[in-house]
Amino acid sequence: MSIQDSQPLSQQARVDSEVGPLRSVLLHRPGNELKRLTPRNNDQLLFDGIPWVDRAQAEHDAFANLLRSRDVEVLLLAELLTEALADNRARTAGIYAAVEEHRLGLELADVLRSHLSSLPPAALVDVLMSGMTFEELPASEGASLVRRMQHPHDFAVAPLPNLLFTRDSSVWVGERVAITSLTMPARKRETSITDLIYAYHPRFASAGRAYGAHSAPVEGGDVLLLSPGVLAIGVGERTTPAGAESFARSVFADGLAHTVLAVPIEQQRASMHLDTVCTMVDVDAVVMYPAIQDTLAAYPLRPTGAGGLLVGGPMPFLTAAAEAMGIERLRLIDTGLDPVTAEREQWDDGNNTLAVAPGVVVAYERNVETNERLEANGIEVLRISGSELGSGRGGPRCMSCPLDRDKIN
Ligand SMILES: NC(=[NH2+])NCCC[C@H](N)C(=O)O
Repeated sequence: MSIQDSQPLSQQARVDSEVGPLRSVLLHRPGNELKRLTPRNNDQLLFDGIPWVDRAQAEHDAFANLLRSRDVEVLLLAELLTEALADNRARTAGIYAAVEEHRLGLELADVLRSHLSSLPPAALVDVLMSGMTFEELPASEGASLVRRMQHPHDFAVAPLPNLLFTRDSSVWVGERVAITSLTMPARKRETSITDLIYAYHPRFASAGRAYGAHSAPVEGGDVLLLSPGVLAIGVGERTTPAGAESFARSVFADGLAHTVLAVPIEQQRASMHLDTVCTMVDVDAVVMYPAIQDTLAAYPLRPTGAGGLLVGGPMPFLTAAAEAMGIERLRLIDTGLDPVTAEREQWDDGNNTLAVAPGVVVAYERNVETNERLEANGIEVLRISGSELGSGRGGPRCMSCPLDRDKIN
């Protein structure tokens, strides 16, 4: 898709629920950045295995095509980034974020900056996403101890394999987009990319910002738009209490929400984000990891009107959510799985579904039992394969950032 074809989205972009019919979504087709993963760096780069890249791309293409077949417009991160880099200010910002002087030393930082400045947009995009090793750096005359001593295969610019999980680095609330603040060192630079897309791609020229320049950690996988005006924010390994609080203050100040539920989740990899244990599958229904059903709690936050914050709870999550949403009950689709199957399917993102409409969700096919229980409860499940995609520990919800959803009645 070219810039000319694209509609000025920001006029109608709006995401105020998890389940309203999905109209437009941001995905990232995994590329060369996955080829950087080795058994020595995969832990640090937050992958649990070494994906077979061609197969991961095929799986991702099938995911994107499934969404297109449901009338969802799919925008791809690399294409948006390439187009955004037509603006020189975007190039400067992207290069500035990628070249870390403390990693490279003065001489190499200078060499790399001028090399990157000379690249055409597509080549620059490749470096920004898949990084560069010391041996790939351009030759130079100047003296550099770093070049002499650093291992040639070390990264001069670190790759960003987790760009695949577009959910985490930005999130739309109503008509505004929030650039999040990522916790893990391996992911921090991702937001420099989403930031420059939303700042410089013509499509988003008039998109308003939420969360501004706050830096307390908040990741999109923790943010659930339960219904218009009601957000749940997981607080655990990624989003901190301070992050949830400042996000809440920001959406209250902008009039984007009246209640934010801060939801404690265990600080461990298996439940790194709220969306790894709970996602919405219908306007009034969630699927949830059985092991936490009885204990998931919430601290309801509300604005005082005078710019202050009221902190309530803790109380049971389902009760707090129903109350804030103004419904009698938030249905929990009980997958009723035995603890071992439940744990296996949770690990494989069985609870990480992406709703394309109320009661219609995309899910990994491998989570056979969770999917069957969803169907038994009247949810339509659109299955995708994710044997390779899943090695990064993320499912359909993590791999998608909705840009536009229809309102729900
Ligand atoms: N919203 C999500 N659950 N995202 C999953 C992100 C997975 C990624 N490998 C990470 O560890 O950060």
